[in-house]
Amino acid sequence: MAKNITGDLDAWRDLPALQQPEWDDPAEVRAVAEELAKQPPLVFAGECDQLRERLAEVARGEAFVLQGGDCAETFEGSNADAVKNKLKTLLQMAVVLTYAASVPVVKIGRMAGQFAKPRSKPTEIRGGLELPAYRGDAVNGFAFTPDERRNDPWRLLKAYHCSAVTLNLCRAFTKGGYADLRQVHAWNQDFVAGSPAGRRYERLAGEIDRALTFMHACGANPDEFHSVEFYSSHEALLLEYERALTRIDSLSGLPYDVSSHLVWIGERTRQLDGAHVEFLRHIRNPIAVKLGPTSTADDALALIDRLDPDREPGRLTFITRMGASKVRDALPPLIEKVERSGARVAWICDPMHGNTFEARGGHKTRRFDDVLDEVTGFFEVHRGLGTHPGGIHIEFTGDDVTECVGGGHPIDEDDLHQRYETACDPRLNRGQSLDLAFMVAELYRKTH
Ligand SMILES: O=C[C@H](O)[C@H](O)COP(=O)(O)O
Ligand SMILES: C=C(OP(=O)(O)O)C(=O)O
Repeated sequence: MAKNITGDLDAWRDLPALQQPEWDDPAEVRAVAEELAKQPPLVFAGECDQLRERLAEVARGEAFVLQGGDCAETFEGSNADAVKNKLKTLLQMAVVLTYAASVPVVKIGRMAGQFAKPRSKPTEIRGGLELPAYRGDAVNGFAFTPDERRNDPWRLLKAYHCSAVTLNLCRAFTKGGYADLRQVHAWNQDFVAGSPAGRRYERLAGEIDRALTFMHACGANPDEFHSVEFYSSHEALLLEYERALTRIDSLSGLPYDVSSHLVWIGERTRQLDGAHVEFLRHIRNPIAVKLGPTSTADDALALIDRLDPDREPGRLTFITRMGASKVRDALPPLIEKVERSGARVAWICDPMHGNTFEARGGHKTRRFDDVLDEVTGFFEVHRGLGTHPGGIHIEFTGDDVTECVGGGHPIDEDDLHQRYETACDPRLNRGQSLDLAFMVAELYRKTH
């Protein structure tokens, strides 16, 4: 096993690396990397191995992934309330999926490391002033001033510390009793009255309560519901950062990127001969690659050869983001050819990134109906081919923002300005996320 994990962890340095920030002073970047290399790991090899096993269950059709969080985490957002709200929403969605679809759910936050963004354009122009694009808090600031938009490598260190804070909160919430299944009502308390999704959730929570009481009466140990497994993930975009946080595990002697349990390669950086694929092929973490509508089946097969030469279930996940109008045509040839090759990847649907458009008022947004349509198409394609729809990857927040239009408590294009708080792409708010979870659970039930 793991014959891919050999070779030079620095070979990527000789290859084209897209979407890397231009830093003013290479010596300063080296100093930051040295500092990062001295920091303790954020995650442990054994945890990454455990996630790989869970993803192998997904690849075998035995479990479902729920992966989500902010488009771009911010340093300011690394606080207890914001993290708790996100986690609470993720837990509620997971409960809906587990109970209503009767499937084990692998919970992966797009959290504790998602501080860097690839951008379509290197600069942004406002009122005649041109400044570097915002590339995530790990690189520069969001405010549109020359000072804030300057790329500052010391932000990488701050990204590490904010990841540590966030992950610490996630570990405390998921292991310390807050995620106890007997708290299903408590997660919903501030939400139940004002929202249709909250009321629907409350009914389901009542059923879970009765089921738990029944199981308790039958002699089941209630402590089994005390904590949940939670994993972190982010796009491995900034290679200096990921390299500095890659360590050799003392037990296996293999390199693990200890910045997150799972890291993924984005749609813009998945070139076969590029630096990102080269770097990630040498780490032992479970990894994922985003595949957009221009991906061919041969691209997918070549990525499998490069990143998962052992064909090890759980090693490689494809996150497809085709767009609602394309998914039904673009996805089948990929899945067919990959399945025919004998590879066992997990397939996850990202219904966000192929469905972005600019609203009347200039806000970047997504329609809830398009998001749902892409997920529906993803399930239809898998049902048609007899393969497993392995999960969803979404951008959401636990707050009641107005960034995506539609949903059960509808938001109109003219409402977007009310609470448009994202640092990059529009996220589903809490009600829209729960609505989606109920609908995905229904789709799952129909497929199985
Ligand atoms: O997820 C993020 C965005 O899709 C990506 O960063 C590109 O955004 P942009 O087109 O606004 O640059
Ligand atoms: C940029 C992203 O997506 P993609 O690589 O699919 O465009 C993202 O998930 O943040």
